[in-house]
Amino acid sequence: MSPAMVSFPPTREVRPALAEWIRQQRWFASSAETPVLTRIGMWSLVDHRHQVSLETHLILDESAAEPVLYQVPLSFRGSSLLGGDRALIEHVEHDGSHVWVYDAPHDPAFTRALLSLMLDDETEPGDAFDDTEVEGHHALTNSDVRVTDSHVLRGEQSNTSIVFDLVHPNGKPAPPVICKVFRTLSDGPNPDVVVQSALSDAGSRLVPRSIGFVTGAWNDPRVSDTTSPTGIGGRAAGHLAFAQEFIPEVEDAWRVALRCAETGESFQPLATALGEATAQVHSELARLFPVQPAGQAEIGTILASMRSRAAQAVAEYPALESERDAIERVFAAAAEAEWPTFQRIHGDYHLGQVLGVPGRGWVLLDFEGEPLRPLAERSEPDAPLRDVAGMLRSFDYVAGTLAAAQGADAVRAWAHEAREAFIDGYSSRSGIDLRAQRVLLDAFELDKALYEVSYEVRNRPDWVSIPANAIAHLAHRPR
Ligand SMILES: Nc1ncnc2c1ncn2[C@@H]1O[C@H](COP(=O)(O)OP(=O)(O)O)[C@@H](O)[C@H]1O
Ligand SMILES: O=P(O)(O)O[C@H]1O[C@H](CO)[C@@H](O[C@H]2O[C@H](CO)[C@@H](O)[C@H](O)[C@H]2O)[C@H](O)[C@H]1O
Repeated sequence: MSPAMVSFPPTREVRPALAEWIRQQRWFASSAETPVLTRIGMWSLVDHRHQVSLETHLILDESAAEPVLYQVPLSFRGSSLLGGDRALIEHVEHDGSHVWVYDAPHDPAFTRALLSLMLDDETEPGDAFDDTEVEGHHALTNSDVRVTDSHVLRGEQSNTSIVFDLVHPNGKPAPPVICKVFRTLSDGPNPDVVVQSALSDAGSRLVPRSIGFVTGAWNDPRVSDTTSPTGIGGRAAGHLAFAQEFIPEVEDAWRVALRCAETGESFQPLATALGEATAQVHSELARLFPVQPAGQAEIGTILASMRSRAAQAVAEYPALESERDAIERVFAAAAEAEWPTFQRIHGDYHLGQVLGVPGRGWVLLDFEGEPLRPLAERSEPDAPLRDVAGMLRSFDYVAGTLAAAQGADAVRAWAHEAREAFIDGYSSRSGIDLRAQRVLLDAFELDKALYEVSYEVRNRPDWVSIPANAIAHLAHRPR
């Protein structure tokens, strides 16, 4: 280690300043006043200028019933990072030297090393302390580029995304790249990487091109270990980061839809095209991944999950108690319906997950699935109606957001028009008559609205009335 390299000794404890910082982050899921944090793993990157220690800590929070593992990239510097004040987590004197600790996605030493790990297919073996291994992989793209700048994307996100400006070796600008660092880790492949990369590698223009990804393996107390006497503390493996083509200066469909609803511009043709793009992606996914008939066991699993989400939503938002029976009637009707074939889907589909790209059309993002759903469940074949329902809920969110300013009737009419156009577009491209699947679609819409109640209670309590009003409507809709 050169004299300029600083860090702290590897311990299980999480320093108080870091714990407090973690508690304040958007991606930190627990609402507990005091997180219960333990460091269970750590992987390093090499700063080629040998000045910065780059450590990504794997930190388990046990403050909620289900422990959550967070990925926390940190950079340790012996002098302050120019322009890095807002990313500073801690500045202390340690063993006679000063240490500045930063949220590493804001530190160019980290971002460059992270991209190199992927583009150069590097491997970092696990160390003796906690044996976390990490490996970079590049996708089917030309990787001969150099980073000129990077910045963290701002906004309400579950993960942390870094945008890279790049040049070719001859100095000419190369297309920019966005790398998402997953903030929560679970054992198993992340559908965001697997599904989007499969579509991209098959040549689809309906998703951004995949550039590369990072995989890792770590010891995880949440994973069972059949060889250990206690049965806990097995080995976990999964995706840690995902890099893809960055499509700059475009709006997502949420912004486009909001603007149309506010100004009275028609969203109808765009909603039709969105329905068509959705059907196209579903058809490509059915070709690329296994499909399975909806058997009684699979249907039972989905209905059980819907009922458990309803119970969760009522527990978190007791005003829903009076709707319990009506909600159950919708699920009971779905149990009797005919279910279409299961396949891989988007999983958390809404207007914010789609970019409007001039000359290319709608481009779908973020195939990670719902962040509140266990990872293993998100990789199972599922009903494409779940995505259709997600998008229909999103039109209702546009209406709900604007109701106070525009009047409830006007925005309801806007959402109805968008909904019909989306269904028409989807049905015409897929050949599936969605209107004939009304009973099932109602159940998936209701299920999504119940998920949204939990999501809003935890993240945006001021918005909870949007899904709560929808539940009251969907549960009593004549059918
Ligand atoms: N390939 C991309 N090109 C342009 N913008 C992107 C791209 N990927 C993500 N974004 C932007 O980043 C936001 C968050 O990305 P997303 O994949 O939804 O992350 P998260 O999992 O953190 O929610 C998107 O809403 C979009 O605005
Ligand atoms: O984009 P994420 O994967 O983080 O998804 C989560 O956050 C979304 C909000 O940002 C949330 O979406 C809900 O709010 C949207 C408006 O902000 C609306 O368009 C969606 O229809 C609604 O579900 C999503 O549910 C959550 O998983």
